[in-house]
Amino acid sequence: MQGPRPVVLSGPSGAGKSTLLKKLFKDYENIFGFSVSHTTRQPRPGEVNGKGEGIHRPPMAMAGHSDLFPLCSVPSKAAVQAVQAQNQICVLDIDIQGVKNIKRTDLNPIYISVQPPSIDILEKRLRDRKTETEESLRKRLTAARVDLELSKEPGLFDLVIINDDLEKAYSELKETLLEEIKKTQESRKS
Ligand SMILES: Nc1ncnc2c1ncn2[C@@H]1O[C@H](COP(=O)(O)OP(=O)(O)OP(=O)(O)O)[C@@H](O)[C@H]1O
Repeated sequence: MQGPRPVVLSGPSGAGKSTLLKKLFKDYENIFGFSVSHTTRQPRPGEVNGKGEGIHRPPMAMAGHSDLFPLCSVPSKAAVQAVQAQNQICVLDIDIQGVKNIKRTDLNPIYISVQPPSIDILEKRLRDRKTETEESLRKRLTAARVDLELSKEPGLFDLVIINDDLEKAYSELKETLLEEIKKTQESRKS
């Protein structure tokens, strides 16, 4: 396997994945890459436009909203490897079904689940984000309950981050990725 280990970031809509990634990308410019598969636009510089074969998630989950990831990234293995070949840590923002699909590959990512402190807090954050209708909110909360339940499976994730205090959650994320980040930085020097 060539290049840095990919990172899987999973968790209910509104748990704070985009918020955490935004901070990470700001602190470590150019270290991370995306593998975009289902796209309605041209890839941005640095993005790899994958074919989307092999690793899929159910259509409902694809309705995920995100400002940072307007398009879901459910890449093919080849697309992930293309990011690795650029010596970037490939970030996969996928739901739990996607996690299970990735587990069947030999991509060997670091699996991280981002979770809200409670469903009530999740609801408040989604309401405050002002991106949801009552119906989409209800769907997301139902999906979140299922997601949180399935996430309890032992060994599914290397790290579960409870995103209560954002700075604390971010430190946990950073700490877990630091070794891979350092390796990537070092390998670029040589
Ligand atoms: N620790 C936190 N404390 C308070 N608010 C937070 C925290 N983390 C994130 N938020 C807010 O919660 C909302 C949801 O976060 P975010 O959009 O990052 O979630 P997400 O997991 O990326 O969701 P989606 O999968 O729908 O894109 C945002 O408005 C964000 O500013």
